[in-house]
Amino acid sequence: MAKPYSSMPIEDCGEPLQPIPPEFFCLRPHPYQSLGAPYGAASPFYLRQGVIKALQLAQSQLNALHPGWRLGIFDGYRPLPVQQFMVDYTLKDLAQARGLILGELPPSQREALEAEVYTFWAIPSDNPLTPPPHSTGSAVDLTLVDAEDQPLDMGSAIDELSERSHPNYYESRQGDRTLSLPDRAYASQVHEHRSLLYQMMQSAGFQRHPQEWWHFSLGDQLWAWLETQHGRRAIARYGGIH
Ligand SMILES: C[C@@H](N)C(=O)N[C@H](C)C(=O)O
Ligand SMILES: [Zn+2]
Repeated sequence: MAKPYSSMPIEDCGEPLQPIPPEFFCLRPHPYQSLGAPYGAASPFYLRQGVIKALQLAQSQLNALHPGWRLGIFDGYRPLPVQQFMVDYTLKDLAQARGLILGELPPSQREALEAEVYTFWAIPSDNPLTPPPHSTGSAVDLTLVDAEDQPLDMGSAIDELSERSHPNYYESRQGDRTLSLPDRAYASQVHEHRSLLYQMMQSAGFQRHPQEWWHFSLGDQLWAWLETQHGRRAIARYGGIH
């Protein structure tokens, strides 16, 4: 179940984690903290220094196009025990939603559910060569908020385990003549919002997770792997932080 990016080399640059400054809109209450995830003294609203700098660039570009709009930060640094907690929680939640009891499933059915969870969540690996992206402090889950601090409609909730979360899900629906006109107009609007977020983040150096419209990273293994997919040489500069 290893991810393709986990073989990328890491040379940690040693940058510290820093609090995300108040110029960004942090979505509170934090959902994983509300579930009782084991943060200890850590905060989900911390990121590596260089990542915060890049977010500042993305937000200033957003502001030039849409005065008052901001990046809405959903999640940043995620300690390894929180990654494990959320994977376990999501697995249980998925089983429950399907009317299944996890402890009573045959191994093959449990493995199929786990595979679904790992499409969206990284493996909570304690191997320093394969840290989960958020445990490096260089991955961020985020959306856009308007001048009234209202999140824009992105067509699926952050962390929704469905095909709607795929970054390009609404792209093909815009021109799908089997859909009603209002459904096509909605698809266009949502795709525009996702594209705007992507453009702002990409121009500041981030890469987006191939399956999730909200997950971006800069300098972790997934980022380095995606850079190489675009023909650029890169090694990860952020490893796991405990
Ligand atoms: C599911 C989402 N919150 C997320 O962060 N997914 C990535 C891949 C992760 O777990 O690192
Ligand atoms: Zn994420």
